Amino acid sequence: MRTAREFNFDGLVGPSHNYAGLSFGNVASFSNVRSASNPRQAALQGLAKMRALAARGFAQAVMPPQARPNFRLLRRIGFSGTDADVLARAWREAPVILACAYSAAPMWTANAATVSPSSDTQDGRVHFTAANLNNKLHRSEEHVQATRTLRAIFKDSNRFVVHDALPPVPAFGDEGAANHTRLASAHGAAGVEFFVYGRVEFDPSAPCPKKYPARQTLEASQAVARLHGLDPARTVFAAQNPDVIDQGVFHNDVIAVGNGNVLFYHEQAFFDEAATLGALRSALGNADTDLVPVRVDTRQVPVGDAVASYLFNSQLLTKPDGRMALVVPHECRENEAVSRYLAGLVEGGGPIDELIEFDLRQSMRNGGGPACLRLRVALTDDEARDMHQGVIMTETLYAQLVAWVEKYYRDRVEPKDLADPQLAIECAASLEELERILGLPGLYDLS
Ligand SMILES: NCCC[C@H](NC(=O)CCC(=O)O)C(=O)O
Repeated sequence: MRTAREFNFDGLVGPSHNYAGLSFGNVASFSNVRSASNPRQAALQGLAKMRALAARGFAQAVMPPQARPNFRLLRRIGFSGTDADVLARAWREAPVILACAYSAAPMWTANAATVSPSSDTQDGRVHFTAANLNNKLHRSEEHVQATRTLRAIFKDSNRFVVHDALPPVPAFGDEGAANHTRLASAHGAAGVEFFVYGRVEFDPSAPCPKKYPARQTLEASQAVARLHGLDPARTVFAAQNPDVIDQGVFHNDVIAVGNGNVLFYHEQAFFDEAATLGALRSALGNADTDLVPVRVDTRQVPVGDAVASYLFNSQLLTKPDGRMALVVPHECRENEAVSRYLAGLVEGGGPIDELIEFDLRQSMRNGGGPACLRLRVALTDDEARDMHQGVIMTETLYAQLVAWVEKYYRDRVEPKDLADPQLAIECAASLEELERILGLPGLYDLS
């Protein structure tokens, strides 16, 4: 077995972060619609998490934001003239679409792509498939820049391959790593890739939610597994419980998280818990390890509390001593049932013996917790050396990015501010400088 480390690529929150209520099925997004956001604070909260985890010795990198507003989208649907004309008319005639074009949702990099480390793939390269995110207009074009960004960071084609997003149709709804977990004895060992889907396009009898959309299909998960050359003996597909989707669990990472051979999950997470665990156990047998389930039952934490606190949208990180830390948002402490549960968890003698807590309120108010904000990429030392180094979080980069945020970001954005052409100018100027800071000239198509 080769040694590998898990890099967490956190999304740097972009300067247009706002609350537009664009995600039907995501309770937080809907409840905070049209409230004022603070992009500066949002970005600083995310950077503080990256810095703290890097300082603890975890491998940490940053994924740059995307260019906003998305003029390509606005022009394609008939808004024309100068940029200012486009914005003014979109604001008058289609303010919600303007908000889509301004969305800073690429901050949630768990949705940027699905990643398979080289120890799982047939050709021994690290595979990425950008997620098409086609369930929501405001996210449906993220894959264009996500592909470009991943190809800029993971350029060496002997080691890395970045696949284009799947066809952007409902049959292939793909939400990336938010519905994908990898279980293995160690980051560098052959592992089990675990895909959780919300619906099956071509099987009307398969479970599916009634109220809210299921964003991920089985067909999409299978396509990604094929593209990545995964071993079927170490790949598991499981249906999410449609009832929890209807309670606001729009991605599986709102109700389960895995790391190493530990699966931390709510008893209601899966359509068939016993069958899912059975499939994982036998696949893990093919990867020479045992499953360690950490199961939370409804009496301890009702699904509503899990959704409100984002208990499972936590990062589960292996520490140098082999024990695990759970990275949770402040909301977990504020929720009585969850904080009681967590106190027992770390005292309980199980694999998780530490909590690391962050204030991520700006992102949380749009339904994005610690796990949504990061894309996991397990890399061998050679692979880590061959990726672009300018995105690795260091004290120096942290200081540069904080200064950059303070220079360009507003501390308040309300819906009406999206009509201000100056905001678009500020966003573009900030990205020009960011390309220089990260050493990625040409990262954006700013023409
Ligand atoms: N993984 C967390 C994703 C959260 C994201 N929220 C949003 O897009 C809300 C945007 C808004 O409502 O302004 C989503 O639902 O896909």
